[in-house]
Amino acid sequence: MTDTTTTPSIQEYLGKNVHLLPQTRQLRALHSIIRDRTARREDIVFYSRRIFRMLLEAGLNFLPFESWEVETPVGRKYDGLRFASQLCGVSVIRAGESMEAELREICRSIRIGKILIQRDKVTKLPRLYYSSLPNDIARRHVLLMDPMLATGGSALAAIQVLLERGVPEENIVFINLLTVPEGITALCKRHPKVKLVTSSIEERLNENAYMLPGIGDFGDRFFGTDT
Ligand SMILES: O=P(O)(O)OC[C@H]1O[C@H](OP(=O)(O)OP(=O)(O)O)[C@H](O)[C@@H]1O
Ligand SMILES: O=c1cc[nH]c(=O)[nH]1
Ligand SMILES: [Mg+2]
Repeated sequence: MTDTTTTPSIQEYLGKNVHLLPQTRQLRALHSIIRDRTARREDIVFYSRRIFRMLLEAGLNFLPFESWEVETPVGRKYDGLRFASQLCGVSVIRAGESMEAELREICRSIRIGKILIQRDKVTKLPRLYYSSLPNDIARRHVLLMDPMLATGGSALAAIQVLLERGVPEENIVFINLLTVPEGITALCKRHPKVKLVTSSIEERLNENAYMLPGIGDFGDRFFGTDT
């Protein structure tokens, strides 16, 4: 977790474009498990999924609500709210798919679109290979899912696909596990109406465009393709 007071460019986005989960001791303990290079894959999966649930619940808070009054069992009115928009999830294949199970746990019968983008291992540039999205996605709010936001290249490419399908920028909530100032700046400068929900802002990228202290290659570690 970077000292955000020393990166003024990030400061301006915090609490507006960027929603950082409360940095609780429990969250730090979960991060300690999944970042540990000796962690077993079953632990990486189990504890990452606990953080995904926290991120998704926080992300739902950025969707529209409308007043909805109900009557309680003791005959009193409760001045409540209910979701006021159609929703879909969109995972950035491969690592984004790691969030789909929790999304289905929280939002029953949700539609999930897919965008396959691969970050070139050498140039680190994103390559768009494929997308499969609900036909009416332009009418939906989108929970875009990718656990890693590093240079921002993949996220910008994925958002471009959504914009070209008519999704308003302000309807996109990006659900993310780990990011860095570089990724936040790239995202928020180009798409200031997109909301980013993340669990940690790392210090910076290394020369190989991996985050520091980071988590390594999340997709490989979560899906077990690192050996
Ligand atoms: O912000 P960026 O610099 O684009 O890096 C972030 C992207 O890099 C990884 O994808 P990658 O294609 O490397 O592998 P994956 O199959 O594990 O998703 C990760 O899953 C993000 O999608
Ligand atoms: O640190 C990083 C950066 C990009 N992708 C990852 O999986 N990890
Ligand atoms: Mg990826």
